[in-house]
Amino acid sequence: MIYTVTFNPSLDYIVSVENFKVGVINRTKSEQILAGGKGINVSTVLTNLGVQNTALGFIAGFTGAEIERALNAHGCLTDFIKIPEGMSRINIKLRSNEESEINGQGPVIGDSELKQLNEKLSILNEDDILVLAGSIPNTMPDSIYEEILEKLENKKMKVVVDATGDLLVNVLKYHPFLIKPNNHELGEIFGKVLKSNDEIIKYAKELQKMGARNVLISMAGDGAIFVTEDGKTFESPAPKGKLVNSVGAGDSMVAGFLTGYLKEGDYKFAFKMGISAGSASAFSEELATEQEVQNILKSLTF
Ligand SMILES: Nc1ncnc2c1ncn2[C@@H]1O[C@H](COP(=O)(O)OP(=O)(O)O)[C@@H](O)[C@H]1O
Ligand SMILES: O=P(O)(O)OC[C@H]1O[C@](O)(COP(=O)(O)O)[C@@H](O)[C@@H]1O
Repeated sequence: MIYTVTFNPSLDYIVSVENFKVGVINRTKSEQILAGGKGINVSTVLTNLGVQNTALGFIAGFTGAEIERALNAHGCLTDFIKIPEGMSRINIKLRSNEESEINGQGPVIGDSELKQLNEKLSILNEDDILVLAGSIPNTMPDSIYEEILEKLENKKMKVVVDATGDLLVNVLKYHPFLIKPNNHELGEIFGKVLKSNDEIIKYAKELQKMGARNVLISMAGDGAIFVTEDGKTFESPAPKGKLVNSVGAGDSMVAGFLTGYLKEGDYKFAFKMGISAGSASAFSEELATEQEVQNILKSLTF
């Protein structure tokens, strides 16, 4: 079973505004409210691709209740821990001439709620895959993913981490099966702006030296690079298509990769599925469906 953990789920309020202007009243052209947060998006796309999984994490208030309801209505299995105070965040995704985002902080997660998560995770074993994805509320230390993995160290399950900065760097010593920073996040870790594929590959390999097994670097409209644990490197431009909504493209890529890996046990196929799912989500209003992913997969020429 795949378990995703989202410390900070969200309702994503995705609004399109023509020629958005600061300091005046703008009116929306279209608007949507979708359950989001990185692990939750991974769960949604895994479900779309027919891969059974359970979404874990913390929810609070009426926004949290709506996140759970929407996921269950979509057919996702959930086992959230309810925080008695505060509310899950609403993240604003503004689509105009440029895409802008405002991501909230999220409710305070207490020690007893964290203990409940650790109890749920203690039943996982080597046949399971654990996906830790997204930011943590700013009331928590950057060592939290590391502390979770320390407790699970002897379980030998595959771990996927999609996080930024120290939250990611701190877990590398536990040898995550897959990490998926984007090119900007990779550069930020090393205090550099990475300008070429060669530079990106060089620093992806640095993360492997620090402990990561497989490193998938997403580059939005520029495609992706994948450096495998067995020393291979795959590079792919992004499939051609019209960008509709890139929210969740990175999470879709993780879900596509895992689906491909579970299906064929082959890294190249997993990479192709990752690219296809990422772009399928970028080319549609909501997250990728199986048919959309298959259509792009068929068009890939490598
Ligand atoms: N504009 C786009 N055109 C085509 N594919 C895209 C586009 N944006 C994202 N994708 C696909 O989704 C993947 C993940 O997107 P990216 O924006 O890099 O992730 P993140 O949201 O984690 O930063 C990319 O590697 C690519 O395959
Ligand atoms: O936890 P973070 O880093 O604040 O990100 C949360 C946001 O990221 C998303 O999961 C989308 O992520 P990606 O576009 O990187 O795939 C949104 O659904 C959510 O609002």
